[in-house]
Amino acid sequence: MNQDELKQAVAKKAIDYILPKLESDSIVGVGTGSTANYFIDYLAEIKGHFDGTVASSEGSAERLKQHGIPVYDLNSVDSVVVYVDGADETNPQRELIKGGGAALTREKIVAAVADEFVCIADGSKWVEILGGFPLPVEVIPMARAHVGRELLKLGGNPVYRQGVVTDNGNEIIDVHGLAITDAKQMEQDINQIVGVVTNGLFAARPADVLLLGKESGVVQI
Ligand SMILES: O=C(CO)[C@H](O)[C@H](O)COP(=O)(O)O
Repeated sequence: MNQDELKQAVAKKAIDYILPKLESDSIVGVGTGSTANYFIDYLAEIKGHFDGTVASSEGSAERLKQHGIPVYDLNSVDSVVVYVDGADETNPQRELIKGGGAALTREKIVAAVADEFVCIADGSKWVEILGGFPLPVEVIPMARAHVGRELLKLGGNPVYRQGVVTDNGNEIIDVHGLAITDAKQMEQDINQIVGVVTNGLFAARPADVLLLGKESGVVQI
């Protein structure tokens, strides 16, 4: 199986995983990226089994609406039964790096609200130590240079993601060269920098379940 087929396999497995948890009034949280897009397409096939969704990006909201799946404002829902999203890296503790698609802040918000966070990832995302994938940090535009200097002090090499504006109107700095042995501490340290909206480490709130796509099949971790 190639990487794309592994993404499809984990997306399909996520449907099998969430289906027994859904009720007619359930709200499903939906992530962003190519793996999440496959999940959206499969979600369309079980449309009658839940009420609607909240989306972690304008792009995902658009795709959901194209399938005729209702998309609600997060402020208008009382609860989110499950959030399903991809990742750029995951370690064995299900701590993640996310934000390759620049949607990290909304992803973190929906994950925080959800009763359960199911991460779907192909095997290439599995690492022992996070940081091989540059860590995305969403910043308020006027603070970009300041945040960059502070990230240098933390040992990273910050690179401005040119031409990208997040759904929140902010910018992204990708931090290269971090070997993240204490993800919770690093997540906290970066979020303390004035001008940072949030960073792509999901360690304070890791995934509850990881569906990892391997050649031998999808494993649940
Ligand atoms: O965090 C994300 C978007 O901000 C995505 O989940 C992450 O980039 C993985 O993307 P893909 O499923 O395309 O490999």
